[in-house]
Amino acid sequence: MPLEGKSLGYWYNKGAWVMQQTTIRLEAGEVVGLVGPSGCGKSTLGKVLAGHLRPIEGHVLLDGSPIPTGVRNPVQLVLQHPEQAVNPKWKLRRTLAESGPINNNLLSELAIEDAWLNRYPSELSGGELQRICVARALGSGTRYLIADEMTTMLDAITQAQIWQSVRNWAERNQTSILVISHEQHLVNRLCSRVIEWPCI
Ligand SMILES: Nc1ncnc2c1ncn2[C@@H]1O[C@H](COP(=O)(O)OP(=O)(O)OP(=O)(O)O)[C@@H](O)[C@H]1O
Repeated sequence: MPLEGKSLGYWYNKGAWVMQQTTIRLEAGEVVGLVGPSGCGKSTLGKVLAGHLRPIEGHVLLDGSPIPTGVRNPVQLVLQHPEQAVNPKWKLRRTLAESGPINNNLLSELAIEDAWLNRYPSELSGGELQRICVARALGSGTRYLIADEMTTMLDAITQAQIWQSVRNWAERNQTSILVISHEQHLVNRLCSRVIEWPCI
């Protein structure tokens, strides 16, 4: 079930093209790195692939077909700042339930404590909150995880723990990962293939 971006083009507010004629293909189960200079469109590509932005040109295809709408997107995006990705007024059980029934195996893999789910986002640490966001992204039906600087704001130990859990889960569930990161050593360690993103 490959994920393909075909001849993608995107600009913001009818400004200069951030990307044009961009093609990318990720295979099922692959862990691929995406590295390149700052401000050149890596996050934009991640958002287009995950359906957060609609491409101005081109298509995103999953297994040769447009990404299904009206159901949970099999392509999920996790960004750098978890506090911006959750509703501050919801307890985390509700946030997690956005991706379907709570999967205790997944919570256990990510070392998420049940008590955290009864708290509000402001009552967790950044690392704890990011684990919740990762668990939500890896919920039922996810085939591709776009991890955009997903652990950049965390200390090295937490970063390593989260990536170990995510790799384990992804391997067991045939989930592919696109790792967007400035941290070359992280990308080299995690990924079987690395795409060098050019500036246009
Ligand atoms: N919401 C937005 N509105 C207008 N321009 C934007 C918006 N988001 C990003 N841009 C611009 O699009 C270009 C690409 O940004 P993007 O965040 O995709 O790059 P990036 O390669 O991920 O950068 P970094 O490595 O610094 O995170 C930049 O010039 C940025 O200023």
